[in-house]
Amino acid sequence: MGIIERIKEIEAEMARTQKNKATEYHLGQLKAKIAKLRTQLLEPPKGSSAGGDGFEVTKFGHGRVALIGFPSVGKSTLLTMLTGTHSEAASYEFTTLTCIPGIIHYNDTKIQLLDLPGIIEGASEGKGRGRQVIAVAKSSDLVLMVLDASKSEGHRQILTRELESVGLRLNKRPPQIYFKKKKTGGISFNSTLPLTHVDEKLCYQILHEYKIHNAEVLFREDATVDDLIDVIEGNRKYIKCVYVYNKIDVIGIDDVDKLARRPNSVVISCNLKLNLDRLLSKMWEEMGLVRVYTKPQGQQPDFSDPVVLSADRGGCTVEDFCNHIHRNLIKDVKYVLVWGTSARHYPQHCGLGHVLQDEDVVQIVKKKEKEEGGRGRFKSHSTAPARISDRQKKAPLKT
Ligand SMILES: Nc1nc2c(ncn2[C@@H]2O[C@H](COP(=O)(O)OP(=O)(O)OP(=O)(O)O)[C@@H](O)[C@H]2O)c(=O)[nH]1
Ligand SMILES: [K+]
Ligand SMILES: [Mg+2]
Repeated sequence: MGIIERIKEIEAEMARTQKNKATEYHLGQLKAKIAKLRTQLLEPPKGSSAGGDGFEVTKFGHGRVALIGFPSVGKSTLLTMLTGTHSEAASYEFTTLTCIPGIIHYNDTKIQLLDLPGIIEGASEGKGRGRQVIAVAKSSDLVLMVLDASKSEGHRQILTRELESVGLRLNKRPPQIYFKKKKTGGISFNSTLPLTHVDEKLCYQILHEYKIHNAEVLFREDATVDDLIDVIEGNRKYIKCVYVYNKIDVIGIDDVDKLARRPNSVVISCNLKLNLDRLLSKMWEEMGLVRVYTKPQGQQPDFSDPVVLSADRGGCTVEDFCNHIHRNLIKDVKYVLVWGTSARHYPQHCGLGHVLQDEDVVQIVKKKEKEEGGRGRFKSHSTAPARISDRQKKAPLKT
């Protein structure tokens, strides 16, 4: 029997089993069995070279965004509108057969946008090009789930399920469960709060299913069995997702209003060029990019050429900033001067651990160099506005 058939069989057994206290342990075990099989499903078949006929596209720019959706929802039309790169669009399904990259220029940053073939229910099990598409989604920093506003709301759930079954978690943070395998000592199970979904026995059973007999488990939130399995599997990918309802030109205003109020959702029309600005600003917000401008001593910063950092990827500390400029820079840095929202006064003397924020300005003071402006001299500037706005960018910064 193939892996997919075995998953189907266990799913059928779960559907047959009544949910109550007595069956709770058994159901938990079945969930773990399915999770293990799904992980097997993701491993490339023996003998095949990793990747192979995937849609590998070289990463480019400061972040990667993938367009995921059913066929003919308007993904290619959207790519063409936002990036200027032409991607064939047509009224028939599966017009796009591969991965087509474009670049969005926004806020002085470059964001790679990927158009992909449409996926269908069963994609995670290999239907259509689902597996390759999902692999690209996993390599992205943000997923734009493109939906046809005139079609069933069920599409959003089906797609979410497809992505979940291959280990993608949309708009979720990792469960607050500490888990560490040990060599000896048995299983230690603890929690910092009362648990309502998982008890010690259930946890033991799940670990047993994974043949783990020595481990430390600490629940820091009232997590579920699924959360515990995610932590044990350890290969989940937590990605932000914006739901993009396209084609609002063909539905009534009341329906548009309802969709627009859904969480993490943006309504657009490619045909009428409606709300594309809002989509871009939402995308930017969700990516959490942090632009930092370098200010050479005695000169104005170049506001058109930021160093771009990210809290989720690589971090936003002064150290991350320095490493971004040059990997050997860090050993020469004495401290830095910071202007912007992360600074308490202007400029603030900061160490390597200081966390920078979007649009901060940084001047690096090296160990041998002598800075122009001393700490005391700038205390009087503490009333300066908390953000380097466009207006301020035009005004000179001292030091
Ligand atoms: N009414 C309306 N039609 C649109 C809109 N955007 C795209 N379309 C149409 O929807 C159809 C499908 O568009 P595509 O861009 O090819 O869709 P896709 O999601 O890339 O499709 P596949 O590559 O086949 O998965 C085309 O006929 C487009 O003209 C829109 O905002 N409103
Ligand atoms: K199409
Ligand atoms: Mg397309």
